Amino acid sequence: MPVSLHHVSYRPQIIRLGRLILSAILQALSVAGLVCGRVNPYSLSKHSSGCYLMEAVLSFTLPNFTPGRVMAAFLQPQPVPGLYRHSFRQHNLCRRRLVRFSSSRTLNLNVRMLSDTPGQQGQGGENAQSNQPNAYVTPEVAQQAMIDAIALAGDDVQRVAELCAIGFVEALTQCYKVSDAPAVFVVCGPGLTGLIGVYTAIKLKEKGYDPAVHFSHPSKYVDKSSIRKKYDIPVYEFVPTTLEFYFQVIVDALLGVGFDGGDIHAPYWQVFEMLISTRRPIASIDVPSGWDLTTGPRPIDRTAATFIKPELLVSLGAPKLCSKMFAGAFHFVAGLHLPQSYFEEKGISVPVFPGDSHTVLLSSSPFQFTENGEAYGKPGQFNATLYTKNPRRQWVDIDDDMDLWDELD
Ligand SMILES: NC(=O)C1=CN([C@@H]2O[C@H](COP(=O)(O)OP(=O)(O)OC[C@H]3O[C@@H](n4cnc5c(N)ncnc54)[C@H](O)[C@@H]3O)[C@@H](O)[C@H]2O)[C@H](O)CC1
Repeated sequence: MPVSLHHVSYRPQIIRLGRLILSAILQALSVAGLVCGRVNPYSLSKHSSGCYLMEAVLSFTLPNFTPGRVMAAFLQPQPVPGLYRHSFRQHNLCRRRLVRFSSSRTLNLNVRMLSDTPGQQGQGGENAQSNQPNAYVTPEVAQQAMIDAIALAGDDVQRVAELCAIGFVEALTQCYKVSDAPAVFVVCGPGLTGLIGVYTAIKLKEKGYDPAVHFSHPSKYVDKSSIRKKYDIPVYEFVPTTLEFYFQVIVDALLGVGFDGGDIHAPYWQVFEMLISTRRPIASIDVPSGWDLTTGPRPIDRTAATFIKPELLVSLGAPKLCSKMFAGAFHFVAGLHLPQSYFEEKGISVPVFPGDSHTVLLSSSPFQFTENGEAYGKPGQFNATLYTKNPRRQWVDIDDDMDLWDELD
């Protein structure tokens, strides 16, 4: 594609900006005592999306790492071309590993950055980059789609839940590698979403993860003893106080399109409170629990910040209207296993999954460092996601904490 004069005139600015950003990253890492290094020459090319693709090599001398772990950092699959706009994900993955490495070596880190061409919007929230301009569905359409998917599967609710879980797990495993985040706590609700959560745990177990499921209330779909016996997956009926020590990711499979939009009922208070306040990343199935399907977090919850802020959202079939409010890191769509024409006939364009995939990345947001961790989304957005690598640590008086005794038992 020929590069227009208009773009050429901005190249030096982009180069300067890129160098500045890379140097700032390096400086931040050096200050943090993680690395010392330098920015090597880089190349700049025009990407098919119209953005500039900058490639650079950062040479790091790491205080601690093992070559095996560094290799693992580089073996991440590339995100979908053209949607990979936040650019620092690879770097982010590596950065997350740095603290664990344990001997002194040099690491060359390839950083790929897509810089916006002048005048383009950023990402996140309502401005999230999306390859589907007309992809949001109303609650009515979403509920009908679920009914139709179940009918198409011969009224086999279990089969539909399993198929949905396949797509969800495909998305989750792209974002949280088993080497990084093996222990996954799956919070299951009373309905179909909870059942998808159970199949998620089963599929994760098959992939080498170490999942556990939680039920605040019995589910009509699920035989808890078979989850334990057949699949060797622990089932919790309480929220462990030590959750953040033992689990790296939390799956929110509590409420989906069947949520009535009101206050959360009593049996789910404790787990809902945990989902609101946890510093572990949350991956929501279809709809972040407690979000109004159309408007997202209720005004009262926005004011009090009592709403779930997932880092990963996987919409089933098509994104619901409320997902316009999503400002987490990754938004995927996974298959509801309806014919391609299903949504198109309703005037809704849905993505085509590449190859044999059951999911596709719709949008992703840049992250920035904050003193607490990493905030996703644009500054000033009301629901930027917070992800903190280190869980909060607190002393627990075991005499006062019966849950802890339960766990020790
Ligand atoms: N579940 C079925 O047997 C069928 C569902 N069909 C369609 O699928 C959607 C979704 O089903 P549902 O099981 O309702 O989905 P959820 O996972 O979202 O379950 C919600 C679950 O939570 C309860 N609930 C609702 N509001 C609250 C609240 N404020 N606090 C706590 N709990 C809440 C609700 O009672 C559910 O149990 C559904 O819309 C149907 O379109 C098909 O019809 C086939 C059968």
